[in-house]
Amino acid sequence: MTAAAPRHFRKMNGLGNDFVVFDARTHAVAMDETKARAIADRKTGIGCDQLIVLEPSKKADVTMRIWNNEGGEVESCGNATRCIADILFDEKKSTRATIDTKGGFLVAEKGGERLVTVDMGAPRFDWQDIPLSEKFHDTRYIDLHVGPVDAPLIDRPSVVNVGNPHCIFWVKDLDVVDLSKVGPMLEHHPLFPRRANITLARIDDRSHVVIKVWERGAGLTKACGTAACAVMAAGHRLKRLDAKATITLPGGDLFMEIRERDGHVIMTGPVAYEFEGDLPPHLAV
Ligand SMILES: N[C@@H](CCC[C@H](N)C(=O)O)C(=O)O
Repeated sequence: MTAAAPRHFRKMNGLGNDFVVFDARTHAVAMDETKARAIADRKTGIGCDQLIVLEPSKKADVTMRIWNNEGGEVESCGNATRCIADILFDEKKSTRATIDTKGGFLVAEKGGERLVTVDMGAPRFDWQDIPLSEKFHDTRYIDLHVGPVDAPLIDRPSVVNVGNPHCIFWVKDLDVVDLSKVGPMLEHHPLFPRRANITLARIDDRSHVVIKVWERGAGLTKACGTAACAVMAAGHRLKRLDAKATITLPGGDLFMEIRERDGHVIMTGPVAYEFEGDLPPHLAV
Protein backbone atom coordinates (compact mmCIF):
# COMPACT_ATOMS: atom_id res chain seq x y z
CA MET A 1 0.00 0.00 0.00
CA THR A 2 1.38 3.40 -0.86
CA ALA A 3 1.25 6.13 1.73
CA ALA A 4 -0.77 9.23 0.92
CA ALA A 5 1.29 12.28 0.02
CA PRO A 6 2.11 14.51 2.98
CA ARG A 7 0.30 17.80 2.91
CA HIS A 8 1.92 21.05 3.91
CA PHE A 9 0.17 23.08 6.62
CA ARG A 10 0.68 26.26 8.64
CA LYS A 11 -0.24 26.53 12.31
CA MET A 12 -1.55 29.96 13.33
CA ASN A 13 -3.67 31.55 16.01
CA GLY A 14 -5.65 34.66 16.84
CA LEU A 15 -5.58 35.31 20.59
CA GLY A 16 -4.93 31.60 21.20
CA ASN A 17 -7.87 30.40 19.05
CA ASP A 18 -5.75 28.12 16.89
CA PHE A 19 -5.87 26.85 13.34
CA VAL A 20 -4.25 24.34 11.02
CA VAL A 21 -4.25 26.06 7.63
CA PHE A 22 -4.05 24.24 4.27
CA ASP A 23 -3.53 25.94 0.95
CA ALA A 24 -5.69 24.23 -1.69
CA ARG A 25 -5.36 26.97 -4.32
CA THR A 26 -3.04 24.92 -6.51
CA HIS A 27 -3.55 21.33 -5.26
CA ALA A 28 -6.97 20.15 -4.09
CA VAL A 29 -7.35 19.21 -0.44
CA ALA A 30 -10.02 16.60 0.30
CA MET A 31 -11.11 17.65 3.78
CA ASP A 32 -13.98 15.84 5.41
CA GLU A 33 -15.37 15.30 8.89
CA THR A 34 -13.20 12.28 9.70
CA LYS A 35 -9.97 13.91 8.51
CA ALA A 36 -10.79 17.17 10.24
CA ARG A 37 -11.29 15.40 13.56
CA ALA A 38 -8.08 13.38 13.17
CA ILE A 39 -5.91 16.41 12.31
CA ALA A 40 -7.50 18.55 15.05
CA ASP A 41 -6.96 15.93 17.76
CA ARG A 42 -4.53 17.40 20.30
CA LYS A 43 -3.19 13.99 21.36
CA THR A 44 -2.86 12.08 18.09
CA GLY A 45 -3.08 14.80 15.42
CA ILE A 46 -1.67 18.30 15.01
CA GLY A 47 -4.24 19.87 17.33
CA CYS A 48 -6.39 22.94 16.72
CA ASP A 49 -9.78 24.54 17.33
CA GLN A 50 -10.52 24.93 13.61
CA LEU A 51 -9.12 23.69 10.28
CA ILE A 52 -8.90 26.18 7.47
CA VAL A 53 -8.70 25.33 3.77
CA LEU A 54 -7.91 28.07 1.25
CA GLU A 55 -9.41 27.59 -2.20
CA PRO A 56 -9.37 29.72 -5.36
CA SER A 57 -12.13 32.30 -5.71
CA LYS A 58 -13.49 34.19 -8.71
CA LYS A 59 -14.72 37.16 -6.70
CA ALA A 60 -12.26 37.42 -3.78
CA ASP A 61 -8.54 36.89 -3.26
CA VAL A 62 -9.37 33.54 -1.73
CA THR A 63 -12.21 31.32 -0.54
CA MET A 64 -11.81 30.32 3.08
CA ARG A 65 -13.50 27.09 4.23
CA ILE A 66 -13.72 26.30 7.94
CA TRP A 67 -14.12 23.04 9.85
CA ASN A 68 -14.60 22.87 13.62
CA ASN A 69 -12.40 20.38 15.50
CA GLU A 70 -15.51 18.26 15.99
CA GLY A 71 -15.60 17.78 12.21
CA GLY A 72 -18.45 19.98 10.95
CA GLU A 73 -17.95 22.58 8.24
CA VAL A 74 -19.14 26.05 9.30
CA GLU A 75 -19.73 29.46 7.79
CA SER A 76 -17.56 31.92 9.64
CA CYS A 77 -14.52 32.39 11.88
CA GLY A 78 -13.39 35.87 12.93
CA ASN A 79 -9.95 34.97 14.27
CA ALA A 80 -9.09 32.80 11.26
CA THR A 81 -10.20 35.57 8.90
CA ARG A 82 -7.52 37.84 10.39
CA CYS A 83 -4.88 35.08 10.06
CA ILE A 84 -5.72 34.43 6.41
CA ALA A 85 -5.80 38.15 5.65
CA ASP A 86 -2.27 38.46 7.04
CA ILE A 87 -1.04 35.65 4.78
CA LEU A 88 -2.62 37.47 1.82
CA PHE A 89 -1.09 40.85 2.77
CA ASP A 90 2.36 39.24 2.66
CA GLU A 91 1.66 37.38 -0.60
CA LYS A 92 0.11 40.35 -2.41
CA LYS A 93 2.43 42.94 -0.84
CA SER A 94 -0.74 44.85 -0.17
CA THR A 95 -2.54 46.20 2.88
CA ARG A 96 -5.97 45.02 1.66
CA ALA A 97 -7.36 41.53 1.10
CA THR A 98 -10.76 40.02 0.29
CA ILE A 99 -11.94 36.67 1.59
CA ASP A 100 -15.05 34.79 0.56
CA THR A 101 -16.68 32.55 3.16
CA LYS A 102 -20.00 30.71 3.48
CA GLY A 103 -20.90 33.41 6.02
CA GLY A 104 -20.19 36.33 3.68
CA PHE A 105 -17.69 38.27 1.58
CA LEU A 106 -15.16 39.93 3.91
CA VAL A 107 -12.72 42.79 3.39
CA ALA A 108 -9.62 43.03 5.58
CA GLU A 109 -7.06 45.77 6.04
CA LYS A 110 -3.66 45.77 7.64
CA GLY A 111 -3.83 47.62 10.95
CA GLY A 112 -0.13 47.33 11.87
CA GLU A 113 2.51 44.63 12.29
CA ARG A 114 0.50 41.36 12.61
CA LEU A 115 -2.60 43.43 13.38
CA VAL A 116 -5.63 43.08 11.13
CA THR A 117 -8.95 44.91 10.80
CA VAL A 118 -11.86 43.06 9.19
CA ASP A 119 -15.25 44.34 8.07
CA MET A 120 -17.31 41.40 9.34
CA GLY A 121 -20.47 42.66 7.62
CA ALA A 122 -23.95 43.50 8.87
CA PRO A 123 -25.32 41.51 11.82
CA ARG A 124 -28.67 39.79 11.27
CA PHE A 125 -31.25 39.83 14.05
CA ASP A 126 -34.32 38.28 12.43
CA TRP A 127 -35.32 34.99 14.10
CA GLN A 128 -35.26 33.14 10.75
CA ASP A 129 -31.72 34.34 10.06
CA ILE A 130 -30.21 33.25 13.40
CA PRO A 131 -31.84 30.70 12.82
CA LEU A 132 -34.32 29.90 15.63
CA SER A 133 -36.84 27.07 15.43
CA GLU A 134 -39.71 29.25 16.64
CA LYS A 135 -40.85 32.75 15.87
CA PHE A 136 -39.55 35.56 18.10
CA HIS A 137 -40.71 39.06 17.32
CA ASP A 138 -37.91 40.63 19.26
CA THR A 139 -34.53 38.89 19.39
CA ARG A 140 -32.97 41.51 21.68
CA TYR A 141 -34.00 39.24 24.57
CA ILE A 142 -35.55 35.82 24.10
CA ASP A 143 -37.09 33.39 26.58
CA LEU A 144 -34.48 30.79 27.35
CA HIS A 145 -33.66 29.85 30.91
CA VAL A 146 -30.58 28.08 32.16
CA GLY A 147 -29.62 26.63 35.51
CA PRO A 148 -30.79 23.94 37.88
CA VAL A 149 -33.35 24.90 40.55
CA ASP A 150 -30.70 25.05 43.28
CA ALA A 151 -28.26 27.23 41.33
CA PRO A 152 -28.33 30.81 40.06
CA LEU A 153 -30.46 31.20 36.96
CA ILE A 154 -29.34 33.09 33.89
CA ASP A 155 -31.90 33.94 31.31
CA ARG A 156 -33.20 36.24 28.54
CA PRO A 157 -30.20 35.97 26.17
CA SER A 158 -29.80 37.98 22.97
CA VAL A 159 -29.39 36.16 19.66
CA VAL A 160 -27.67 37.33 16.52
CA ASN A 161 -26.14 35.91 13.35
CA VAL A 162 -22.79 37.39 12.27
CA GLY A 163 -22.20 34.78 9.57
CA ASN A 164 -22.77 32.09 12.21
CA PRO A 165 -25.35 31.76 15.01
CA HIS A 166 -24.68 33.26 18.47
CA CYS A 167 -26.56 33.36 21.75
CA ILE A 168 -25.36 35.81 24.45
CA PHE A 169 -26.23 35.71 28.13
CA TRP A 170 -25.63 39.05 29.86
CA VAL A 171 -24.27 38.29 33.33
CA LYS A 172 -22.83 40.19 36.29
CA ASP A 173 -20.50 37.32 37.15
CA LEU A 174 -18.82 35.19 34.46
CA ASP A 175 -18.70 32.26 36.89
CA VAL A 176 -22.44 32.35 37.63
CA VAL A 177 -22.74 29.08 35.73
CA ASP A 178 -20.15 26.55 34.61
CA LEU A 179 -19.99 27.22 30.86
CA SER A 180 -18.31 23.87 30.25
CA LYS A 181 -21.50 22.23 31.58
CA VAL A 182 -24.28 24.48 30.26
CA GLY A 183 -22.49 25.32 27.00
CA PRO A 184 -23.02 21.92 25.35
CA MET A 185 -26.67 21.78 26.46
CA LEU A 186 -27.40 25.24 25.09
CA GLU A 187 -25.44 24.64 21.89
CA HIS A 188 -27.78 21.71 21.19
CA HIS A 189 -30.98 23.35 22.49
CA PRO A 190 -33.96 22.61 20.18
CA LEU A 191 -34.45 26.36 19.73
CA PHE A 192 -31.27 26.35 17.62
CA PRO A 193 -31.80 24.12 14.55
CA ARG A 194 -28.22 24.75 13.39
CA ARG A 195 -26.94 24.80 16.99
CA ALA A 196 -25.30 27.97 18.35
CA ASN A 197 -22.17 29.48 19.82
CA ILE A 198 -22.87 30.33 23.47
CA THR A 199 -21.34 33.36 25.21
CA LEU A 200 -21.41 34.76 28.74
CA ALA A 201 -20.82 38.52 28.60
CA ARG A 202 -20.15 40.89 31.49
CA ILE A 203 -20.44 44.55 30.55
CA ASP A 204 -18.00 46.52 32.72
CA ASP A 205 -18.81 49.87 31.13
CA ARG A 206 -20.11 51.22 27.82
CA SER A 207 -16.81 50.52 26.09
CA HIS A 208 -15.58 47.34 27.77
CA VAL A 209 -17.01 43.83 27.90
CA VAL A 210 -15.42 40.64 29.22
CA ILE A 211 -16.62 37.39 27.65
CA LYS A 212 -16.25 33.61 27.79
CA VAL A 213 -17.32 31.49 24.85
CA TRP A 214 -18.49 27.93 24.34
CA GLU A 215 -18.00 27.49 20.61
CA ARG A 216 -20.34 25.34 18.59
CA GLY A 217 -18.41 22.26 17.53
CA ALA A 218 -15.23 23.25 19.35
CA GLY A 219 -16.06 23.84 23.04
CA LEU A 220 -14.34 26.40 25.28
CA THR A 221 -11.73 28.34 23.32
CA LYS A 222 -9.31 31.10 24.29
CA ALA A 223 -11.04 33.47 21.89
CA CYS A 224 -13.86 33.60 19.37
CA GLY A 225 -13.83 36.53 16.96
CA THR A 226 -17.39 36.10 15.76
CA ALA A 227 -18.59 35.94 19.40
CA ALA A 228 -16.91 39.31 19.97
CA CYS A 229 -18.75 40.62 16.86
CA ALA A 230 -22.02 39.17 18.14
CA VAL A 231 -21.59 40.74 21.60
CA MET A 232 -20.72 44.08 20.03
CA ALA A 233 -23.72 43.99 17.68
CA ALA A 234 -26.21 42.84 20.32
CA GLY A 235 -24.85 45.12 23.09
CA HIS A 236 -24.96 48.17 20.82
CA ARG A 237 -28.47 47.26 19.66
CA LEU A 238 -29.55 47.16 23.34
CA LYS A 239 -27.95 50.62 23.75
CA ARG A 240 -25.69 49.20 26.45
CA LEU A 241 -22.47 49.69 24.45
CA ASP A 242 -21.05 52.70 22.60
CA ALA A 243 -20.14 52.36 18.93
CA LYS A 244 -16.56 51.45 19.90
CA ALA A 245 -15.65 48.94 22.59
CA THR A 246 -12.90 46.60 23.71
CA ILE A 247 -13.90 42.99 24.17
CA THR A 248 -11.68 40.97 26.49
CA LEU A 249 -11.52 37.21 25.96
CA PRO A 250 -9.41 34.67 27.88
CA GLY A 251 -6.74 35.00 25.13
CA GLY A 252 -6.68 38.82 25.01
CA ASP A 253 -8.46 41.85 23.59
CA LEU A 254 -10.33 42.59 20.35
CA PHE A 255 -11.16 46.15 19.37
CA MET A 256 -14.65 46.45 17.99
CA GLU A 257 -16.71 49.07 16.23
CA ILE A 258 -20.20 49.39 14.82
CA ARG A 259 -19.60 51.52 11.74
CA GLU A 260 -22.07 54.38 11.70
CA ARG A 261 -22.67 54.57 7.94
CA ASP A 262 -23.79 50.96 7.42
CA GLY A 263 -23.99 49.23 10.81
CA HIS A 264 -21.24 46.79 9.87
CA VAL A 265 -19.21 45.18 12.64
CA ILE A 266 -15.53 46.06 12.37
CA MET A 267 -13.07 43.87 14.28
CA THR A 268 -9.38 44.59 14.91
CA GLY A 269 -7.00 42.12 16.52
CA PRO A 270 -3.68 40.31 16.31
CA VAL A 271 -2.54 37.23 14.41
CA ALA A 272 0.30 34.85 15.28
CA TYR A 273 2.30 32.30 13.25
CA GLU A 274 3.30 29.24 15.29
CA PHE A 275 5.00 26.71 12.99
CA GLU A 276 4.60 24.89 9.70
CA GLY A 277 5.15 21.33 8.53
CA ASP A 278 3.89 18.39 6.51
CA LEU A 279 1.15 16.09 7.72
CA PRO A 280 2.35 12.57 8.47
CA PRO A 281 0.96 10.03 5.96
CA HIS A 282 -1.74 8.71 8.32
CA LEU A 283 -3.28 12.19 8.50
CA ALA A 284 -2.82 13.23 4.86
CA VAL A 285 -5.70 14.97 3.11
N1 LIG B 1 -13.33 30.60 16.43
C1 LIG B 1 -14.17 31.21 15.52
C2 LIG B 1 -15.52 30.62 15.29
C3 LIG B 1 -15.43 29.24 14.64
C4 LIG B 1 -16.76 28.67 14.22
C5 LIG B 1 -17.72 28.43 15.34
N2 LIG B 1 -17.24 27.47 16.30
C6 LIG B 1 -19.07 27.97 14.77
O1 LIG B 1 -19.35 26.77 14.75
O2 LIG B 1 -19.84 28.83 14.33
C7 LIG B 1 -14.12 32.71 15.55
O3 LIG B 1 -13.03 33.26 15.84
O4 LIG B 1 -15.09 33.36 15.19
